[in-house]
Amino acid sequence: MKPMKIAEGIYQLSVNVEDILFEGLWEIPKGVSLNSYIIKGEKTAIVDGVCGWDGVPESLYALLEQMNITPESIEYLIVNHMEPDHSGWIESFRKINPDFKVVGSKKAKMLLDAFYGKDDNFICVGEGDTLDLGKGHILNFIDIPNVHWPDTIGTFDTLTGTLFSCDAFGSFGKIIDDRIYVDELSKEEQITYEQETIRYFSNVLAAFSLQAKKATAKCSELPVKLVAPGHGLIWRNPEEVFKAYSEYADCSKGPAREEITLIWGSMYGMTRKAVEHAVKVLEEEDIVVHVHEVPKDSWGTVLTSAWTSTGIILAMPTYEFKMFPPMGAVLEELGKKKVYNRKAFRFGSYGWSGGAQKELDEILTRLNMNWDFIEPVEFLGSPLEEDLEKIRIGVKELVKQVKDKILTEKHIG
Ligand SMILES: Cc1cc2nc3c(=O)[nH]c(=O)nc-3n(C[C@H](O)[C@H](O)[C@H](O)COP(=O)(O)O)c2cc1C
Repeated sequence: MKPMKIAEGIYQLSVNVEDILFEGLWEIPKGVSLNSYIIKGEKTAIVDGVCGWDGVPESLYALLEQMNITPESIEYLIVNHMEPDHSGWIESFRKINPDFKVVGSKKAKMLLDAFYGKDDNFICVGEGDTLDLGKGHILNFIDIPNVHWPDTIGTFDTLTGTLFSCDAFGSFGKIIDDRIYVDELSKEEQITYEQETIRYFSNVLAAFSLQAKKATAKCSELPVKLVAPGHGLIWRNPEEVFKAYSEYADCSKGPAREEITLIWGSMYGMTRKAVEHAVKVLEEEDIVVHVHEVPKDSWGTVLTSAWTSTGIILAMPTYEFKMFPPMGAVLEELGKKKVYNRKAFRFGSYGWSGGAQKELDEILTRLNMNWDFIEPVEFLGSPLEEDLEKIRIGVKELVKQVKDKILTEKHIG
């Protein structure tokens, strides 16, 4: 990547990261970009730094060099939040330039001291505060807490209408061929990119949907021309990303889209037979379907599909009086990420006593998931014709319920 001018006096410096688990947890098959931004007034500021590992700070210094900016000449580092994927390079940067001032929220100061040692070169900002860099670049700060850390602020350059939004309005997916704007992607690429944005939202921000919704409403009221997030591409049509983020936030409480996610696991193929049957029934229906096998498909991938699905099918056998363990693990994660109010259907095989239902009920209740289930279908060993027929009826009923829910709650409600 090379430095890219995005507005008068504003440059994006991006470093792609691949082959890591984001937050040490989420797979990112299409990588992720860590975006920093330089604002050049009479004084120079850098917004949203980078992580401290894998040579990433060095890549950032190389980009600065290409711009003929020495790290020593940077006066302010604006940390919209202190998560180490943006702040990890502070230690390295301090060694080169001991004098720069960190600009962030009160909570960011606490985290700065805790992560990298006590640092008094700090300017505390919050809602309504401004920082004048000269040449017209007056920065306004807005509080958007918990999108996604509690210390999060947004930085708005009043001269150019650029909103530096940090994790808000971000996405997974690395930057390819220096194309840094969403509208530079082909239609097909935009569809793939939206999936990456949903993956990012559901994996990283889902638990903070309420706060993301509030932040989106707040940012929509600013005269924003460019949305420049800490990850992913820049939006030259801010209303598009505001609309998208508002929809993703709403998916938490449902209804989401006219989609069904079928999550299944099977040890010896008995439940698998019923799954294959259910998939055939779904294929006859006019509805988008995502099918994921656990534990082969990661939590993050399942969550991405479940996030936008109004209907969920769970298919798994009983294992030691409980659910097949990877199903239990995935469900816990869906609950913690607040995948609420879904229409659902479950079926699966057992050998002697069953028991999957008990654990399923316990998880749903404990995590307040409020999923509305059709009568489950459990079968001893291999599914019989009559079991398959019950599954066919259950799947069709779920499709109907999903469509009805969207019609009544989304379009009319
Ligand atoms: C390790 C293990 C534990 C099991 N525990 C139970 C159990 O507690 N209750 C039960 O009814 N069946 C139990 N079973 C039997 C399975 O549920 C049964 O074989 C089922 O048909 C497996 O379906 P699958 O081929 O889709 O994995 C267990 C099987 C295994 C391998």
